Amino acid sequence: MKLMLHYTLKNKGLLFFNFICVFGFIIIELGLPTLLSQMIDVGVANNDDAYIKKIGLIMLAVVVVGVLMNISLGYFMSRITTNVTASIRQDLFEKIQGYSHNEYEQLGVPSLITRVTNDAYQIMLFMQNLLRTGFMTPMMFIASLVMVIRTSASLGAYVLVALPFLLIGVVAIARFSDPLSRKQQGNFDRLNNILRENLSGLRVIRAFVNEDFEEGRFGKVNDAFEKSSKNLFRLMSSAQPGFFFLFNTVMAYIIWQGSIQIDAGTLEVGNLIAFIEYIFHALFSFMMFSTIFMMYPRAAVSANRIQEAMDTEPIIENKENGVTTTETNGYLAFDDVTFAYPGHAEAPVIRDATFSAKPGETVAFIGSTGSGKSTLIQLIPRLYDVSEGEILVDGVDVRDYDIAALRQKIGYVPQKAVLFSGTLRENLLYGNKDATDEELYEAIDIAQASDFVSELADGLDTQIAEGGSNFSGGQKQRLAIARAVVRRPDLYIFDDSFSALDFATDAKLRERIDKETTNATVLIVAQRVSTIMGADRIIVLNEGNIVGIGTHEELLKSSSVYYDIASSQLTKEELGQ
Ligand SMILES: Nc1ncnc2c1ncn2[C@@H]1O[C@H](COP(=O)(O)OP(=O)(O)OP(=O)(O)O)[C@@H](O)[C@H]1O
Repeated sequence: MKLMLHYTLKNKGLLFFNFICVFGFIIIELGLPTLLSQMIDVGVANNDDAYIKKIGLIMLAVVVVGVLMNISLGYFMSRITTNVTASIRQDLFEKIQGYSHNEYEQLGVPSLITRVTNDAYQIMLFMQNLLRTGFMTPMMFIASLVMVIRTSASLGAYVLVALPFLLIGVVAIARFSDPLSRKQQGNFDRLNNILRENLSGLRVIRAFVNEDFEEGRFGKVNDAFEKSSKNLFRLMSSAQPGFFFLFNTVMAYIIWQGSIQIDAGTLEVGNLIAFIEYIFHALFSFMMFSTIFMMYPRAAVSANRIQEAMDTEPIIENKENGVTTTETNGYLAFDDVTFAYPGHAEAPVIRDATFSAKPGETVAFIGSTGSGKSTLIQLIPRLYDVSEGEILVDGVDVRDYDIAALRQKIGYVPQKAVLFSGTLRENLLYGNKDATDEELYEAIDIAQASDFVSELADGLDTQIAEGGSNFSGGQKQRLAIARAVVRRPDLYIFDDSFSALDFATDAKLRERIDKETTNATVLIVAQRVSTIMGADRIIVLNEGNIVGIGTHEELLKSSSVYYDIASSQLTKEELGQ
């Protein structure tokens, strides 16, 4: 509720007009029966045609104003609800942008998607109901009740008898629907998770003919979602007939009692008609107000989930007034760095890593899978923070930098090349938004991507499909490398970025990068010894420990781990034996 209130109060002007429309609408709705009763008890009873005509015209004007009020109410209400949900979505999106990897893993990507989309939508539905029904019904109820008592206190007493039953029903439904709503949203998250995994892994699923298994997996979660939704809807829909039964019973009883009073001459016909209208408004308002309570638990669950995501603080914090400029560019030093993933403090993935690199140098990392290579280089742009020790970039601890300034120094090409939907130009400009087309083409050339880019009919304006699916794995890798080159960073980080390239392209690419990066530091993670043989320094990792540092030739002699890797990939001549 705090969340909804916070965002709703940002629309104070619209709220005021919303309130005015509600108020006007109530006066009109309750004014009409009063006019009708006047028409019958004065005009019809005295056969006064002129009076009947006059009241009729007034009623017509009141109806027109009522329609206008209703239309305006719809307008203000939808403006507020769309403003509120758009702001929630935008703020949540911005918050998520600031998350470090840890928070994405903690909350889960599918759950975050559901929070930004479906949870925000649930809030919109609730707000629509709240701003119309929630504002209108309490006022309408009280005003109708006053009119009821004023018109006939004895008949009004029957309404008061029915109210506690209605109240008990509303409270019971609110209580039962809360856990059901929670369950439904949780199942919706799981459904999203499976769907996302399935769609992104469609090729693998087909290649392994695993469609049936996937359908079963999806079916199970879908059934659970269906069951929880069914229970919730069943509860909601069973409430309505119950309310209507009570409603109609009270009405029938009042008409019966009213008829007796008319017969006895203690009540006029017009008054009974107006009375029935007031009762209708009072009970109907109460019933409609109960929908707020029914919808609230669902919206509250969604609001809590959004609030939780808003309150989640990234473990990587940007230092206030962090360093933005340095005297040198491209110097890197790891000083006794130990790192364990959050929540796994007992099992460090990197232990006591110490090494350095300077501009003009290429430093490579090799080791078996899972030895910690990707983890180690992710510590440099602060995707994670070290557990112990420090990482210095140009003599400054990475934690003392303004994060944007630190990352601006780095051209990071991740293991899995990521392209975004949009044009090729837009993708490359991620590296440097001010780069000219000439600079983009030069980066493409360095990344050995000219051959296929030159064949694209639309050149830099070529549309890239979602996830870059209209490019091959090797083409995507080269475009991701071109994007890093566009930045002309001080520090290049290639995380196994050449793995999808053939040997010849790999060699040409490294040769060009060597030439173009004489003033920059290049870090290369690779599985292929041939990719890193020429590096100035190779760092060998084994289960998170640095077990060898040296050139290819030195390591062949000094590191058995390196020798084993090299001898499994190179011929005897290449090994110099
Ligand atoms: N987000 C994470 N949370 C917990 N543990 C992780 C996480 N990411 C990686 N690990 C663990 O850290 C260790 C090192 O993984 P890392 O990806 O750094 O290895 P790598 O040497 O780059 O492997 P590869 O060559 O296969 O890419 C592995 O044991 C892995 O299971």
